[in-house]
Amino acid sequence: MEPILQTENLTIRFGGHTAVDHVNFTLPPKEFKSVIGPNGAGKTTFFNLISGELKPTEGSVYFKGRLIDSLSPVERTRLGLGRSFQITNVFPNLTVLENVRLAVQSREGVRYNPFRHYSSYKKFTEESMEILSTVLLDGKADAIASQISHGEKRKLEIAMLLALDTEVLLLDEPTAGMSLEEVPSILNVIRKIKEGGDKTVLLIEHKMDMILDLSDSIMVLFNGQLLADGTPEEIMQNETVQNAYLGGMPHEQTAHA
Ligand SMILES: Nc1ncnc2c1ncn2[C@@H]1O[C@H](COP(=O)(O)OP(=O)(O)OP(=O)(O)O)[C@@H](O)[C@H]1O
Repeated sequence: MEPILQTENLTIRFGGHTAVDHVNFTLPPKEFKSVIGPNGAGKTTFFNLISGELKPTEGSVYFKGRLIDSLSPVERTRLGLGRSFQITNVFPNLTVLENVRLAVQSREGVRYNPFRHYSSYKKFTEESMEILSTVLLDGKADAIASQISHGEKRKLEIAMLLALDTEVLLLDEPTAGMSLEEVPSILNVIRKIKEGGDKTVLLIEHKMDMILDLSDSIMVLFNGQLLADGTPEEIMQNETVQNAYLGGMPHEQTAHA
């Protein structure tokens, strides 16, 4: 099966420091892959290269076999490769539902027209409510976007990605900054997306229990290099990974070094 996402010798140097170092990776469609590695291993930089926020010093990114190195983050999102925090078009003064509906409409190329009959927007509203239900935010449909909690904002960002029909979701530490009470809910959202079966997900997380619960495969970055890539079982048993990284902290249930 042709990979939906692929990198070839992907490399970036900041001055003398190589943050991502010749990473060759492939992601089959509909796979759920997590990216782990100690602080500073290059995980977020790797995401920035895939999403187009950063340009590689060397190497390339392919989406569905197409070289996308010259595309901007917005162009990549439009193709179906989206990163959650990249969605900056959340209007703080509109409701949660209105935000998602605008994303659905923009995907369909329909601008708001006050003379259009209400019923023509009905299907957009229905689809938006379905998406809000997937991200467990249907109860907040009428809340003003700026007034929802941090955890709910992360869900709204995921909702916007779904509204844009994103095929590959890049989720960079979705639980970061969340209160303990909020974590199970976002975990449920991500699990629902996985169970939906039609999305490909690349997830950076430090919570090892969450990674083991969700992932079809795990890639390990260490000093910018791809140390290992395999099933959760293979990664947990991989001696190089254990020595380099996991070995020191078996009891803390965290992917932090
Ligand atoms: N714009 C930049 N300029 C210079 N150095 C950078 C830049 N961005 C990242 N780095 C460096 O690249 C390395 C990798 O950073 P990165 O944030 O990708 O790691 P990470 O694995 O995501 O870490 P964490 O788990 O702490 O989020 C670090 O040493 C970091 O200081």
